[in-house]
Amino acid sequence: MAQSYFAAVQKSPVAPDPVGQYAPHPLTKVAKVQDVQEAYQQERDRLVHAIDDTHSILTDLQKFNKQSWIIRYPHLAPVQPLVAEGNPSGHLRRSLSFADDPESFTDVLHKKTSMKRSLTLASIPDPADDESASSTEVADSEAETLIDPSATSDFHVLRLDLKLGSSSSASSLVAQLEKSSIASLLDDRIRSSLAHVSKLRTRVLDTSSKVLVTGDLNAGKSTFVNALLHRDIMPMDQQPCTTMFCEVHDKAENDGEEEAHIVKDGLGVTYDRLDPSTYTRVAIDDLDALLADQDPFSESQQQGVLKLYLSDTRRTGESLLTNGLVSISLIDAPGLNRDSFKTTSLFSRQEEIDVIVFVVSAENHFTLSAKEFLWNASNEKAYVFVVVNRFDMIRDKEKCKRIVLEQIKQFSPATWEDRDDLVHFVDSASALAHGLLQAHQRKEPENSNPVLSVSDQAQSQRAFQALESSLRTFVLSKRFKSKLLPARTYITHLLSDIDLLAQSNAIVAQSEAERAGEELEAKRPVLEGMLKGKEGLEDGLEGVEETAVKRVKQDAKDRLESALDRVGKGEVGVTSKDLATLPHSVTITPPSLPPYPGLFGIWGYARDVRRTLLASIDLAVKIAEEDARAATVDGVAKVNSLEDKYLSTHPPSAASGTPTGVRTRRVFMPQAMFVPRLSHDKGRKRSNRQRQSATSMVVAGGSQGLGLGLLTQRSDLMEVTFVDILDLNHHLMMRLYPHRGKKDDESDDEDGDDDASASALGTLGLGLGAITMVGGRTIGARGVIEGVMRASDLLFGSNGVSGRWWIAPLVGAATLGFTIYFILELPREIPRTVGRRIRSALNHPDKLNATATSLARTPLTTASTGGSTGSVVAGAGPRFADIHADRISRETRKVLRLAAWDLRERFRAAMEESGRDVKSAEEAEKRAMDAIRWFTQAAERTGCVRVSISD
Ligand SMILES: Nc1nc2c(ncn2[C@@H]2O[C@H](COP(=O)(O)OP(=O)(O)OP(=O)(O)O)[C@@H](O)[C@H]2O)c(=O)[nH]1
Repeated sequence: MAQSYFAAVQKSPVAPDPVGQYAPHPLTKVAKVQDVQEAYQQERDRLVHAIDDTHSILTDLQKFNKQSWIIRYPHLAPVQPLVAEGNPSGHLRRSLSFADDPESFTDVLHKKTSMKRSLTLASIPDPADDESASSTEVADSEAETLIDPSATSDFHVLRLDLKLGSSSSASSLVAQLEKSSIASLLDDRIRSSLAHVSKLRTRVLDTSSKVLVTGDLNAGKSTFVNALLHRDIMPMDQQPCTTMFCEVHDKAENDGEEEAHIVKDGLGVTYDRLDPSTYTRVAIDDLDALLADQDPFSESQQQGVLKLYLSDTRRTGESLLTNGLVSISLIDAPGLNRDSFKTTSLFSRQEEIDVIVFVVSAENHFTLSAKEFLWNASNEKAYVFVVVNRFDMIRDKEKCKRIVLEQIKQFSPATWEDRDDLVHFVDSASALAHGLLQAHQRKEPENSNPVLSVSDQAQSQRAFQALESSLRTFVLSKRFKSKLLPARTYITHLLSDIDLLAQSNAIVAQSEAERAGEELEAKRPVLEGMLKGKEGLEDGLEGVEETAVKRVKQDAKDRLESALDRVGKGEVGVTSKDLATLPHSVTITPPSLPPYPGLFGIWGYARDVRRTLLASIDLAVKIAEEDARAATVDGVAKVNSLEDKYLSTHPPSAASGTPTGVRTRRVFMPQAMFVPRLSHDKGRKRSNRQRQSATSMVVAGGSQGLGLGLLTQRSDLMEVTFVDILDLNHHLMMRLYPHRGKKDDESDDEDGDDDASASALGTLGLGLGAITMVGGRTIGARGVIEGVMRASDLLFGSNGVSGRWWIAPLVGAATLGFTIYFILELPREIPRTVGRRIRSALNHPDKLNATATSLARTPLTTASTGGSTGSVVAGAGPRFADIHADRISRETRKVLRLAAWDLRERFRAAMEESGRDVKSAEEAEKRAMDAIRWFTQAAERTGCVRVSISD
């Protein structure tokens, strides 16, 4: 609005001048000045608000870029001409890519107006085809031609010189730039832009305006300046007198003091009002004298600049120097003919000069140097304010006016276009005279114009007032053009850039939100499934362990008990059926009892039988271990199947959702089971070798590896005694108490803890005297005799002498009978006896107690050292089968527990990872949603600001 107003101000038709020599009625002009001032003020305030808002949006953008979202730098590829054709809505299909990923393109519809930019994905229906959408766009239908198909970048201010997509080498260079480095480049750009926005604000709010008054020598410049000031301050003379550049400022700029400062310029000193060493201070009253002393033709004095700080006698609203909106500094320059070079250079050097007022004498028109100056000035600044002075001296005013305007038309057409406002025919002397007090007029009566009548004077005054108004308007208009307009253009461009960043990043955020949403859709069920499956997995793992351990324990117990039963009956502990359960890789000959060597080899026979039976038990232990191994393999397979169920393929529909990065499962080596372990530090170093040797032994079927050495290597069990050959106690028991024979199998307590059996042993022991020596070995005859004696005491009492007479024949007969039986039954009886004794030894809780402890600790290695039966610990202990069943099942439990722990750990890690995945996807989604909101708001904010400063 303001801009158009300013344009209107400059172009407005002027009311016809009834006299034909002066500008329109000053009241019209005054009213116009007020309007212009108001409009200027409005425009300035609007712009300041827009600058503040833009600064705030840009600061937010910078913060958002740093803290929340790495802003991507977009590139819109040039429009494809064919697509762009026939698109009345102004939407153009363009290809959007980003600096950090120049190879990926997205088709977007782009529309840009001065107030708004819209960027939508091309996949979204084209607003041009959508009735409602096109109707909402009508407001912005002034589709701007800013979308230049040939433009290489849509950025104006925040442009990064990345040479996007311009050449293959440049794009490959850009491809190496990471998102973050581009964001940091953008951050630098934003920072410098923020600094510039702040500078713009200061510039827009800056009220100072410099008006350079120049013109031909003696044209009346000083008189004109004095007339503007309503003060007789500049020296005026018919001869050239102005030798210095006199800058007139309001005294407010000098702390309210009226003063003159002669600047020591040209000596490498820059004027600083606060530094008195840069100027010479002169009192205003002494100014006349000082200037009078100046030699107008002295070169050195022409170098000077005089700064005048004056008070304007008029009210603030009327003052030219300060009126609240602008504070004007008037610069009275020496005449052109004198120093045209310096004036020109001052004009071109001093950017801060907003307006040039060129004073020309109506009597002389334009001199050559004046034309030259105006030509240059109008080229650079377009408009020059021309004051045709001394108009009162012209008789044929119309003619003069025509000639002057004709000249202006030639060297400054722009000025001629706005001649009503920019070219003024005045009489400065009379204006000054009118402005000065009556006393001043009396003091200098020669300055009053004798030719003018009272009405002429009034007209002259009005013309000068009109000039003043025009000058003020012109100053504002120039300020608008020099300060407000560039600031507005910059802000508009900046907002457009922010808009582009916001809209393109909103598109990125949208696609990231969708991606995060898809990821969540895939990953949430994985996590939920795992959370739900956790208990199932726990139960499953416990079930697998318990079932397997229970089964292994029971199987081992059954197998070993049945082996012991067979051994107890004098048979080998394992059958060929049992051996069939061994893996194919293990080939073992089924053990068989040695052949009977005859009566004289019975001792060796008993030893061989004992070894064979013990070895068969060891083999049974090995088979039990093999069973357990197979059951453990089965258990581990079940654990693995639980993994498949709860971890690897869950949920089946989202196989890709299986968490990655979870460590791989441990490999179970069944052959490592039941291998003796060494102590920790040694074991670690040697475990591989140990395992290998154990494995090779198993494969070779060696007795060591198969565990056959366990019992057979125990010296206590391998020791053959006479009882192995003739177990009198057992036989007597069987005959005296046949019912105990069966019970014996169950209780294994035949070693005589019964009074009756002890008595029988004592009785039968009497016949053993003759066979105390068999195979050259003492078999404890002394112990037997002592037993017999004790037994007889028990049977008959120590005093029962009367009953002893019949003992001798009875014992003789019994001994004979037993001897015959002994010889005939030995081949069958020895295995039974030995087996029975072995079973008894292994199952006797008291005797095995010590062994049990050692077995439990190191099942295979204790064999060589062997627990002595002498170290019997009192109290009941577990049986052989129980000990091994415990040991074997414990090994199974260990393996399964480890496998379960391993699975649990992996499940936990997978769940944690899945949780992390879900969390990060949730965060990504939230971040993207926040970004969408933020960018949408930012685009709305920029839209509002752009509307606020648009025409
Ligand atoms: N009649 C008439 N005389 C004027 C007018 N303006 C200035 N004069 C006289 O013209 C003479 C020169 O005026 P100055 O103001 O000194 O001119 P100048 O352009 O400042 O002179 P230099 O700075 O020396 O170039 C003075 O005697 C003024 O009184 C005017 O409008 N009408």
